[in-house]
Amino acid sequence: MNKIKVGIIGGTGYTGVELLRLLVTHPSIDVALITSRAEAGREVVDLFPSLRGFTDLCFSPPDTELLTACDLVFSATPNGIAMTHARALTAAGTKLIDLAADFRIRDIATWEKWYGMQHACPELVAQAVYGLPEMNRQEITNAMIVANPGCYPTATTLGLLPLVQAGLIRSNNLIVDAKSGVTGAGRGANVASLFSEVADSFRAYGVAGHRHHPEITQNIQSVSKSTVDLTFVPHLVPMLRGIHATIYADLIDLDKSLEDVHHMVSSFYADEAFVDVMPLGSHPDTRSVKTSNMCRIALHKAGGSGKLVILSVIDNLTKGAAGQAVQNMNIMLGLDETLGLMSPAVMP
Ligand SMILES: NC(=O)C1=CN([C@@H]2O[C@H](COP(=O)(O)OP(=O)(O)OC[C@H]3O[C@@H](n4cnc5c(N)ncnc54)[C@H](OP(=O)(O)O)[C@@H]3O)[C@@H](O)[C@H]2O)C=CC1
Ligand SMILES: CC(=O)N[C@@H](CCC(=O)OP(=O)(O)O)C(=O)O
Repeated sequence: MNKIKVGIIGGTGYTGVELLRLLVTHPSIDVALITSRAEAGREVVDLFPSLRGFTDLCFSPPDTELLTACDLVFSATPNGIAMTHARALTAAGTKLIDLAADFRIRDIATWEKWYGMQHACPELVAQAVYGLPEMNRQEITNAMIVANPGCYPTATTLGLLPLVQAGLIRSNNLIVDAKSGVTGAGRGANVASLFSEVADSFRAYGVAGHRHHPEITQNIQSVSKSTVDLTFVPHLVPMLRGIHATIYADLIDLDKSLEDVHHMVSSFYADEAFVDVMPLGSHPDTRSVKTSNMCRIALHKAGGSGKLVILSVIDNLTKGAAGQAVQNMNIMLGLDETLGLMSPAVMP
């Protein structure tokens, strides 16, 4: 069988190497190209010995000619890079999955305000599909450009989606208290990510405004009948991988039992391979999803009140980035959606 040729722009970053880890054992994929400007010419296994025996690729520069020779390209680069390749790729018939945010926000002015730059191809934003399969599976099937969701928006949206869509909770007073491991900040050198800055302590950041706020709001608004008002506070915690979102929401019907809510959410996700609604009383650990593409969700009522508390955990590099990108790739290529993604979390 002819394998599908894929390329990765940004192969030295954490999401780039996570993509490669997942793709080197994927039965239908040949990773034909992996780019780095800083490491061009160097063997991938020289930088990442964990992949010895799985690849003989060297890093290449991100040349348009090399990229357009692929069937599909992942862009695992900082914001503002995928949009500079998008026209050439789509014109050549090459599909694009952007792990950054260039195609996530429908409103160009909102995107430009939060990302602090002018959009290079606003006309392609309208064609791009937001790549949360549990929300947009059908549209992803035919997409040329998929905007892979942010890590916090993935955990939060999966926690809220069935409840908002079914009209069980109020959309105008949602509170998302979320924690991320340090790999969420990328592999680039940065004082705030140093071991001695992060270990044995944790703190909130971006309280006044974080660029994932408009993304989460856009997602929830798309399934809500009323106006969404959401408070989102991210925190950096001293672990490598993982996102834990604790979401507080007001039940519309105060008499609705937790058992009924749990039954509804479990039924909504019953056919989803990568969402696990845990039994009542559960408190999911981030380690229960480490290196896996799973999102684990638990539902609680706080102290018997009308406040529903939703706990949602993912691995930021897998379901929060590279794993979800592979899931989207499988859907776009008409493959089994779970191919290459079915290994369980690493314990401990
Ligand atoms: N880390 C995470 O948990 C998540 C990350 N994301 C998003 O995914 C993207 C990648 O993240 P991450 O892997 O953490 O990032 P890193 O900072 O770890 O890596 C960035 C990669 O992009 C390459 N790169 C940088 N500038 C350019 C450029 N102008 N042209 C081509 N390549 C470039 C770098 O290589 P070189 O400079 O050598 O070319 C490097 O390989 C980001 O947009 C991030 O926001 C999304 C969800 C979760
Ligand atoms: C811990 C940490 O710093 N996390 C990053 C978010 C993760 C990310 O890479 O952002 P995108 O999902 O938008 O691509 C941050 O808060 O900026």
